[in-house]
Amino acid sequence: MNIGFEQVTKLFGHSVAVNQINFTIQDGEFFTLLGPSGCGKTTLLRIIAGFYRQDQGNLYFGSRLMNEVPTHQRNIGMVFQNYAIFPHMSVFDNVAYGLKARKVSKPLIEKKVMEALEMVELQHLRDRSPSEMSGGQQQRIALARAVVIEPGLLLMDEPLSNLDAKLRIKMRADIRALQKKLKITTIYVTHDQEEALAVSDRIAVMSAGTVQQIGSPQDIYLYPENRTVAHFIGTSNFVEAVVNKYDAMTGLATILLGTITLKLKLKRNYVGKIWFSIRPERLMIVKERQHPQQLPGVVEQVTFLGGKIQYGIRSEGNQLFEVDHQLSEAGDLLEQEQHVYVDLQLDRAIVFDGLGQEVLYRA
Ligand SMILES: Nc1ncnc2c1ncn2[C@@H]1O[C@H](COP(=O)(O)OP(=O)(O)OP(=O)(O)O)[C@@H](O)[C@H]1O
Repeated sequence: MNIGFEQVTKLFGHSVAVNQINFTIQDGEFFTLLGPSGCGKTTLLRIIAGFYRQDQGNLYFGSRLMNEVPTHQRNIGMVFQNYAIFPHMSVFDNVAYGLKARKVSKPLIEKKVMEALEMVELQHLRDRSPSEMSGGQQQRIALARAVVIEPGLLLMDEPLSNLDAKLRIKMRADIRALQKKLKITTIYVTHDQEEALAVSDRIAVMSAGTVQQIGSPQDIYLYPENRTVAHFIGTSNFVEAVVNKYDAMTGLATILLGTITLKLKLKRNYVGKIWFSIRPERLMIVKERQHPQQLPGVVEQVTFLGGKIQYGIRSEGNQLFEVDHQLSEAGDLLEQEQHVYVDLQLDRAIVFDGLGQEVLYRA
């Protein structure tokens, strides 16, 4: 079932929580709303669930207009951050709850609940009390309870945020596998970009109540459409520079970056401030200067992160560059205070306009 938003706006008093949202989630898709705290993710999810009514615009499930349809008629399974399972009921009864409410026959309840518990690998704990179980297990109960009613849509709001890091990674893989198996349209809310990249078919990156970009994880990571997205997804170094001349014949811009001058072909005629966005794994550090476009700097931070080493390099122009080296390519470890050169590899960067709203160059 497709889920469609048409100019959806929700206000709380005078503040706009979500602003003129327009997009469609495809049938069977794992779709994630990603963005910083307060950007409107939960508000959008609550509008889909029917907990909030939007002030303007329309919500569709398939071709059906849902604006006036109450929550209990929307056929939605939900999993939230705080489990929301009933501590006084057994695991089985927790999962059976929605089926009992729908007056499903006893033998069918037994069959469906056991199938759902098998999916989350809890069948052997059916008679346990959830209060004796771990956070991960409790979240599995919540998941089984959400899917057992065979909902047309599954909504999840930060379902893993109460779990420890290792369990989060395992659970997110399990959730993804279950969703693929059931082919159920799923809308997932998180502020954790790595989690979003790992589980989603598509991601909507939100900021201040608006959708900044919608795309596959690869699209969002490799081709951010504006500075806000580039800033929020992964880590990027943003380096300020100025285009002081644009040659309309060749499309080549003359760019001043600190003490460096370089030429790049921009997408359009542009003069003024720009931003280079460069991923830490794209930067190189060299000990000897090989060409004039390598910025002198000093190693300010060295952080060992297992598979990679993260360096903070303070450049001559007093900018801090984050540079990642995989351990295999690291060669000699650099030391704090060491003098080095940062090779900006600018031809592999993205250039945004001064407002960060338009891509002027992309390799
Ligand atoms: N019930 C409410 N009353 C008033 N303002 C609200 C209410 N719920 C949300 N807001 C405001 O609307 C905006 C969007 O909030 P929302 O909870 O949707 O954001 P979010 O992206 O889900 O954030 P978080 O990750 O912190 O939950 C915020 O500015 C928030 O303060």
